Order: sequence, then structure tokens, then C-alpha cells
Amino acid sequence: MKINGQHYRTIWLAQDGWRVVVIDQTRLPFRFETVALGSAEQAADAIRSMVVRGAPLIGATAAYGVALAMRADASGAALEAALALLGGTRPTAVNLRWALERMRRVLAALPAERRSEAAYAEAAAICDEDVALCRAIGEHGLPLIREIATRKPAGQPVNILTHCNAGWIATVDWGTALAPIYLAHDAGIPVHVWVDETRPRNQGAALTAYELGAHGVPHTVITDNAGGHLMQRGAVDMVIVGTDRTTANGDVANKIGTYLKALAAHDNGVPFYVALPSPTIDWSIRDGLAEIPIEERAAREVTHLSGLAEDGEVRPFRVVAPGSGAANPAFDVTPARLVTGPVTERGVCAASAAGLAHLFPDLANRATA
Ligand SMILES: CSC[C@H]1O[C@H](OP(=O)(O)O)[C@H](O)[C@@H]1O
Repeated sequence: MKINGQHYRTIWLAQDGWRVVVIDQTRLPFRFETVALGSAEQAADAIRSMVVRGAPLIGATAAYGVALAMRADASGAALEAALALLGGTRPTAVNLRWALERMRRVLAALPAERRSEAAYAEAAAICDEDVALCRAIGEHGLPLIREIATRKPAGQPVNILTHCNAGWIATVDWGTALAPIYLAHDAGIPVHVWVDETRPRNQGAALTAYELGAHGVPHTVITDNAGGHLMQRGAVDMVIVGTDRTTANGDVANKIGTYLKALAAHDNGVPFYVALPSPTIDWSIRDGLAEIPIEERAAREVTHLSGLAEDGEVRPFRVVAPGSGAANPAFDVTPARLVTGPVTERGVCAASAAGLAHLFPDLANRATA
């Protein structure tokens, strides 16, 4: 996407042709800073610390992390060590496992001397495919917004609520949940986005608001607890969120708080869509609550907030009573029954095993083969 007229992806090769440059998302929205990753260890640290975040971008960064490892040592042992290191960074987003398994499939079969070049090529392919997948999600989600617009009074915007950040910053480009919104805005359909701040890391207030503002999309940041109130008063026409792992039958793991939005949407008859690129589908599981690992992050992410201090510096502030503990589950699971429809790169379907298998027979069959 564009920032100040310049087009960016979220990950690219440095001019030296081998280090991997990423945007440091922990510094946004107040500082636009990049980091050049030079090793698998640095890539793992970037994922673990959320310098890079978002399921598709985590997968892409891990793929390049393997390429960095192969450039240094292309032995079989080094490959397995890199896969284990990167695979242990964050447990919920299945794109990480998907990308690493794909890198293993390509590289394990090659002689060591060909692995580095092949790894960079495969990581680049994963990135290019992600851009295409996300753009296609935008195309398939656009009619959903357009249809609501036809039922609104002339000039009245379609009010869309989103949670966390599933924009271009969470992917290689375009985003997932925000892709249909960008396309609707660019097509001249009046849209307005209610942006959940998304405690504790404030991906909504810091990243989604930053993205939408840069693209000129009207939006309002709200507290996480305001969404149900707005839905009760008819101020939300649809909800669209991202996902970090969706089961074969449509159960959705996404940022903590998503489930509560789905409950409020269900109670108020508001359509609840999940933007779902196929690498985020875990075909091996069907019970999200029982089988999706939920990341527990540090209590400090709850007890402290990072923000712009009066002196213009970005620093953390304590917002919880000293001595109080904090729990920090980073995701929750929304059962398929609360999901109106996954919006995938192949279309919108029912949130069910049949719905997903109908759109992806090639992937569903491979999983059960
Ligand atoms: C397009 S994936 C975005 C997805 O990732 C976020 O999690 P995190 O910020 O912890 O990486 C959140 O669940 C978003 O919906």
C-alpha cells in the first residue's frame, strides 16, 4: 500500500540482495522505522517480539528466516534447526507452520549447494502469492459492502466494525479484512470503519487507524467494549475481522476479543465475516476450542501501554496498580455457528466443513488423503 505516495510492501530484500527488510510495527504509528534481518535468529526475534505480526506476514518472515539460515549453512542439520527455531516463535497463527512445512518440502529434497537460492525464491513466491490472495479476498468481499450500500440512504456510509489489525501491515500487501474496505473506498462507496483499539497491544488504535488514515478511509477508534453498544443502536452494518487459524469446519481463532464481537453481532443480527486466506486454514483440525493453541503473552503487555510521551519519545507507561498480576491470552476462538461467512480468495462460503471443502476441494482432499 502507499504511504505518503510511496508504495510499500511489508517485507523486501535489502540492496545487498540477501538481508530481509521489515517495518518495525512496534514503533508505528509514531515512527516509521525498518529493520534489516540478517539471520534466522533475528527473524525469529522479530516474530516473537511482534516487530512483524499478522498471520500471513509471520509466515512470510519465517520463510525468509529459513532462507537466511540456508545462506549461512545449508546443511540438513541447519535446515532442521532453523525450522525448529522459527516454528517455536508463536503458536497460534497456522501460516507459520504452513510456510515452514512448504520450505521444508522444497529444500529437503535439494542438494545443500542449491538450498540458499531455492529458499530465497520460495520465500519470494510465498510473498507474491500472499499479495494475490489478499487482493482476491478484497475482490470477493467488495460485493458484500456494495450490497449493504444499496440499502443505505444516499450518501450514508456503510459502517463496518473491525478488530485488531488485519490490514496490509499484517500481510505482505493489501491485508485481509481491510482489503474489501480499501477496494470499496477506492470504488467510491461511502464507508466508515469502527476501529476496535484492541487491547492490550492496541493493534487497532495504532496500526489499523494508521493504515486507514494513510489511505483516507473515514474511521473512528473505539474502546473494545463499545462494539456491542454500537450494534444495539444500529450503528454497525457489518463486522469483518482477520484470523490466525481457522479449522476445517470454520471455527476461527483471532485476536482476543473477537469472540465477544461475534456474540454481540449474533445477538443484534449484524453479519460477521472473517477474511480467510487459504494458508490460514488448518485442515487437520475441526474443534477450534479444543485444538487451537492459544498464545499466552507476557503480563507486561497488559500492565504497560506504549505511547507518545510529552517529550515526543515513544515509551511504555504502567497502567495497572503496582503489585497486581495480569493474564494475557492473545487469541480466542469464535465457533463457526457465529460466523456469517469466510471471505476467501476463492469466494464467500458457509462457515462449515462443506462450505470450505466446496471452495477448496483440492486442499480439503489433500488433508484427508
Ligand atoms: C491477517 S492476520 C491478522 C491477525 O493477526 C493478529 O494477531 P497478532 O497481531 O497477534 O499477530 C490478529 O489476530 C489479526 O486478526
